[in-house]
Amino acid sequence: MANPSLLILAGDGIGPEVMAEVKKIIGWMGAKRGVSFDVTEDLVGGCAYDKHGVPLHDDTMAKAQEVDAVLLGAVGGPKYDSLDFSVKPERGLLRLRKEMDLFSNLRPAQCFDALADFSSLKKEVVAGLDIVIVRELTSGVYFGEPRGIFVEGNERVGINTQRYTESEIARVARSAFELARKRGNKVCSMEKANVMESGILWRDVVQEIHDKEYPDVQLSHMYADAGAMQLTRWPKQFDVIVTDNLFGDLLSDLAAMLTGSLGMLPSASLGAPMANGRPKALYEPVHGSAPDIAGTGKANPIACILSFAMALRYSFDMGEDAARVEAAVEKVLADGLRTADLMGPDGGTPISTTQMGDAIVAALDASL
Ligand SMILES: NC(=O)c1ccc[n+]([C@@H]2O[C@H](COP(=O)([O-])OP(=O)(O)OC[C@H]3O[C@@H](n4cnc5c(N)ncnc54)[C@H](O)[C@@H]3O)[C@@H](O)[C@H]2O)c1
Ligand SMILES: CC(C)[C@H](C(=O)O)[C@@H](O)C(=O)O
Ligand SMILES: [Mg+2]
Repeated sequence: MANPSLLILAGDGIGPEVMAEVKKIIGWMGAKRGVSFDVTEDLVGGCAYDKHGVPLHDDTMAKAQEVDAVLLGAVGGPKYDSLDFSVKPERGLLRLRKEMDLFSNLRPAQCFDALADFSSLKKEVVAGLDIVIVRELTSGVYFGEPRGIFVEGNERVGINTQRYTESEIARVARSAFELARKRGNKVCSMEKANVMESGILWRDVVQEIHDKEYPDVQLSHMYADAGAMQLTRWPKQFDVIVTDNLFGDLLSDLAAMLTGSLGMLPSASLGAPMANGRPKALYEPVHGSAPDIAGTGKANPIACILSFAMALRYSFDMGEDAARVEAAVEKVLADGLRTADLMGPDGGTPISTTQMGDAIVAALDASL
């Protein structure tokens, strides 16, 4: 049988730095677990713009459609701030999500014991936290029409449209219910049904799918602003949160800070099954290109490494190896190894991106 295939799009800023550490784990899988991946690399974001004048070349898009899974680092940076909106680095990522139809974005927020003291919230609030935000990723205000900046009378008006069809809501709701059945069997759906028609429809459809297909799962509804408050007040009340594209973007950054750092949060963006039964899939850390620390060796590679662990679990059915990678991360943190983003105010000596990757590989070796 052919090796599983991966397209690596490391992107900009710290993207290539954290992805270099993932490549070590991919190498380790081949050398020590006998699982070799066929890896292709290409450009996305600002680096693709520099070479091709677009943030995602059509050939790269075609490759992404063919492989078993895409691994992405991060895109963007101040160098590209003044570019026309249509060719900004972020458009490359949005095109991948849209054209691969990756409607279900799983963003787990898990607090590792060793980091419970480090969160900006009290230890008892975050210790043992294990929740997943399921963010709708291909629709809503990110893609709705009409959109643009128009002139009305003597002033400009900026327009974006929040738009959801029933089927778009239904499919992401199903993915949240399916996930909940494998976990704590609880889903909380978040919208703003008090002010938005799209929120009313969202609530209705989630409830209908629940009643018809998943009555065994416990379902609750919350306004997204109250949800943000509850996430900081008592996040352990949640198991799976399902929400739209924009609220999911905001709530997942918030959830990241419960775990200690944006540098810890992985994600999986999943679509419909392909002919080989694997879902269309892209895996990326939740964080961005972190221009403030790019090139300094300070980036935490754990979010990107845990995203690869998600690829092992969701694309390749290698749950045991995924758990092995997660355990290796837990081990290095328990040993007190920290990148700069995980240092408390009382200091200590941080290790570099490369040292963190090497330590995780050493922990993987020790696990054999
Ligand atoms: N998926 C993506 O590619 C993605 C996601 C978010 C933002 N962005 C882009 O990244 C650029 C910068 O955006 P931003 O500054 O708002 O968000 P960011 O996530 O890049 O950085 C926010 C803060 O978190 C820190 N941080 C992020 N990841 C880290 C890591 N792995 N290790 C240590 N510290 C880390 C950064 O140093 C910064 O202080 C923008 O162009 C934005 O559009 C891209
Ligand atoms: C870079 C940007 C397009 C992206 C988003 O808004 O979805 C990012 O913030 C994310 O969370 O993945
Ligand atoms: Mg975001």
